[in-house]
Amino acid sequence: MADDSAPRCGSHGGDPADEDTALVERAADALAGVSLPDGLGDDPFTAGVVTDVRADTGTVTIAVSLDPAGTTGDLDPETADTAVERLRSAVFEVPGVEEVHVEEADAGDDSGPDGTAANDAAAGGEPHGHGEGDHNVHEHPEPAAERTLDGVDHVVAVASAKGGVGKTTVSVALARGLAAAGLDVGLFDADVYGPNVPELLDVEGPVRATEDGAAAPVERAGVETMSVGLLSDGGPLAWRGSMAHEALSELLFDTAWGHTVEGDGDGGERGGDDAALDVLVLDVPPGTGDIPLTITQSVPVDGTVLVSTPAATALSDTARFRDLLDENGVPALGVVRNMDGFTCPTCGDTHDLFDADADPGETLDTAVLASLQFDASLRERLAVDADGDRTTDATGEAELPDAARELASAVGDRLALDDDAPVPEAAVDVRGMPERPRREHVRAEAADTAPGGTLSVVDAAPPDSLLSTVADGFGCAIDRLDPRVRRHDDDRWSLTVERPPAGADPGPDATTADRDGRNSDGGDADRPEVTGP
Ligand SMILES: Nc1ncnc2c1ncn2[C@@H]1O[C@H](COP(=O)(O)OP(=O)(O)OP(=O)(O)O)[C@@H](O)[C@H]1O
Repeated sequence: MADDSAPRCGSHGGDPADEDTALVERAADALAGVSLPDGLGDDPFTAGVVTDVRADTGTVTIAVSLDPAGTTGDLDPETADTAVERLRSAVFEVPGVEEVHVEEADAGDDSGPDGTAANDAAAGGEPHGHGEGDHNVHEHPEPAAERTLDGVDHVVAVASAKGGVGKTTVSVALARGLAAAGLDVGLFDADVYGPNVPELLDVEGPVRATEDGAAAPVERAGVETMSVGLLSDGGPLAWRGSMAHEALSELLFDTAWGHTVEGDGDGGERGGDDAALDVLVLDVPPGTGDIPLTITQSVPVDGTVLVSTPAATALSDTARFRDLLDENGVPALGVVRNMDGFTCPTCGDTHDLFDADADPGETLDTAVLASLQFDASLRERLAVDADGDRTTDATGEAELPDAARELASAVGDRLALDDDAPVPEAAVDVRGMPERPRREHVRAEAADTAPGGTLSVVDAAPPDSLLSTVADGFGCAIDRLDPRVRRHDDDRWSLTVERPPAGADPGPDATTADRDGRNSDGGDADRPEVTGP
């Protein structure tokens, strides 16, 4: 527990209401129990990491100093993010807390109970609101939410709550899969902690300039690439907070997408299309901290592809991250299940590497876009070798893993890249219907669909959760279905499913779909079909 003499709780802006005071006390108790990463001390209060806690009608603000001993320069950014995330998560768990803000303790503020932190929303009586870049505020400027990326049609962020789960692998797989489908694709490696894209795509610094002085991306395997790794000259990157954000923004917005410079300095320019890129994939730094959130907010992101292993802890972290993105107006397109089993080359059996019962789609309440097994050759198959583009030439095309194409297809469908795709004929339109009648209608339509026939449903939002209702109406297990989800425009999404033929095995637990649209068999619920965009 915290030392009672420590500067643990402060009120701000006059006498707080009784419930605010009680909330501050509960939040402080939760914070006192947080175990900080090594090097930051044992107790957040006695270590001086938490300098102030305030509450305002359900919103708790924590003032944090990651330089309590004047040694921040030595603190690596991932540790800083981990510390902030632990503090924030602890407060989130406190009953009555609806929102948590983390702000940097003012350097000049030694923060006693009366400490006043910079950036204090309450000072103006104007608490930070959702979607304004405030959720995890520590040391970064206001996100430039209105900036657009010239010549870029769609932006997809690939993000993960934890490092090392395969985010870069998935970013490259997605970019390459989209390029293989004939789209103009860019890949921006914003992973300040581990910018590995250059290595995978055989891109080297320094960043070259176009005639206009903008940063020129390098094209590899049909993917235009730019990476913070190209700025580091091979040295470690230790950016954090505003420095990282500003440098990343500058590089991202100053990149001349569509104007590539080859390795030998010759320039090239994509012609023809109005837009230089159909899709820009952003490889976002891992974690739920400041940098990932700021990036996804300051760029007009169409949606996020979350990457998670099927481990239960990774899933719960990812679910929290998903909620955070949601609260900040960044929609999740779905999740990629990485390291999802391992097929033994000797016996041919597939083994689970993590808890067998955990299902990312179900835990995260979002669609599973693709699954990648653990495959030691995956990196090599996604990589581009020094001689150029070995996987898109005539013989190498097949080397690109199917999962890369599948992922690209699922993402393409959800971005409505094929804007000519018609809404399926005779689709059941459930837009605007209340939840219960909507499900009952879909269940009845499914029950009326002849075996071997096709049911299509149109909804105003991603209709993944209706799949269990369809399965219920068909009288089969979800994993017997091969659905396709497609976005047609902002408020029209379709779900198309074929009813298994008569006599087909209905599958295990065919009747376990519940009324919330989840199935309880732990199988491939809500998993969309993955075909070419
Ligand atoms: N499905 C897979 N099968 C085998 N190895 C994989 C798979 N996915 C990722 N890896 C390997 O795991 C390591 C980490 O992957 P990757 O760099 O993509 O993760 P990351 O989440 O981007 O990591 P970081 O947090 O460092 O940015 C790499 O060596 C990669 O080749």
